[in-house]
Amino acid sequence: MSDKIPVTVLTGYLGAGKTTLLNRILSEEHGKRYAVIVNEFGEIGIDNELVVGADEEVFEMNNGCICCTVRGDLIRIIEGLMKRKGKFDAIIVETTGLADPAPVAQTFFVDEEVQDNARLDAVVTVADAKWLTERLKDAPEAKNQIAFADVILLNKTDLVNEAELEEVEARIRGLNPYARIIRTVKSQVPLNEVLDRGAFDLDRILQIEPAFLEGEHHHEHGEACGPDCGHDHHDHDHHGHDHHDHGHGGLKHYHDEFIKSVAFTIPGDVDPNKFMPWVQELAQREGQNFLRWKGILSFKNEPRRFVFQGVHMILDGDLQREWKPGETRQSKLVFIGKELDEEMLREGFEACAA
Ligand SMILES: Nc1nc2c(ncn2[C@@H]2O[C@H](COP(=O)(O)OP(=O)(O)OP(=O)(O)O)[C@@H](O)[C@H]2O)c(=O)[nH]1
Repeated sequence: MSDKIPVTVLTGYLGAGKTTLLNRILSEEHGKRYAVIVNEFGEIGIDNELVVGADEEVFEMNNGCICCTVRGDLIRIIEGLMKRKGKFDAIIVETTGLADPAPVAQTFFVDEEVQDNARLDAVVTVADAKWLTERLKDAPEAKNQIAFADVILLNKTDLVNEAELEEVEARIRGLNPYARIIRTVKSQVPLNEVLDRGAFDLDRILQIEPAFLEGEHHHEHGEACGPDCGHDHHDHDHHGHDHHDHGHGGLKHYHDEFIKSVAFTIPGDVDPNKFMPWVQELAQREGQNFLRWKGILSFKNEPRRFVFQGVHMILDGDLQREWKPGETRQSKLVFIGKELDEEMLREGFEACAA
């Protein structure tokens, strides 16, 4: 057991603060080496570029739905990592905000080679104190992420008052009385609270989901699967999901057919004097529909990359590292949400070109 590599599964709904936590883990002085596996929703990869200082150790699982690629990509990446044993001390898997953590956790119990070499240390869920209550009503993934957690960071406590915090905490407790809840701002937590916990409790999970160890993973949905998943793909331009449940023991796995992602790239610079007013106006007008929007932008005459972040109408952004020599300066923007008007967004973004 002791020489098995601990794996932390980091989950939480779109924009909750997973990458913020991951960056905290990777930048803190702890003398440990982590291998990071990220799973993205959307065709233009941005998430792995937002992870700091971990260039060679970030492995990307593309194409959305982790529950379909779980048998392929995740196992392949972990097996590859096992061949480099000794080079790192632990593995962190950051799932997309729309992933259900069950099949990810399952991988560590049903694949023999993975099971021999790695152990699931804990499922850590980051929850957005401001939006979680809403998402528990309309996003079943959010519910499963809470139900499966061993540790829950109740993040963004700066955006709500004490009464709201108690309300959201009570809702979390209603779904999961066992997890440790830690209130945080900017995912700031002592790392020993989230890493090397030995917290994953198989017995508890078997109570929620009796079929957990059976390895079968039947489900239906229309899109966002890995290349080898064999599902019907009817809408290749977007990553939307059908709203069906996956037969999977006690907990059901849903995907929301209305959520899709669109992404745009401008091959060059953007003018911040056009971009900033545009996103502010867009946030006011359409923010309700944008679960998550983010981008990496090349501003004219600016040597550093501007990283833009949005969760509904809350916007954030800062200049981060410099563009590297030889790196293509371009501007990318991704929207994940409902009722996205792709043409309007494309035209609006393209009008921001410098
Ligand atoms: N006000 C406030 N903002 C926060 C806090 N934590 C994170 N944020 C901001 O919320 C936005 C989303 O944070 P991320 O860490 O990228 O969230 P994520 O869960 O990785 O998002 P996805 O990968 O898109 O699902 C960023 O703009 C963060 O700066 C917090 O405690 N308070």
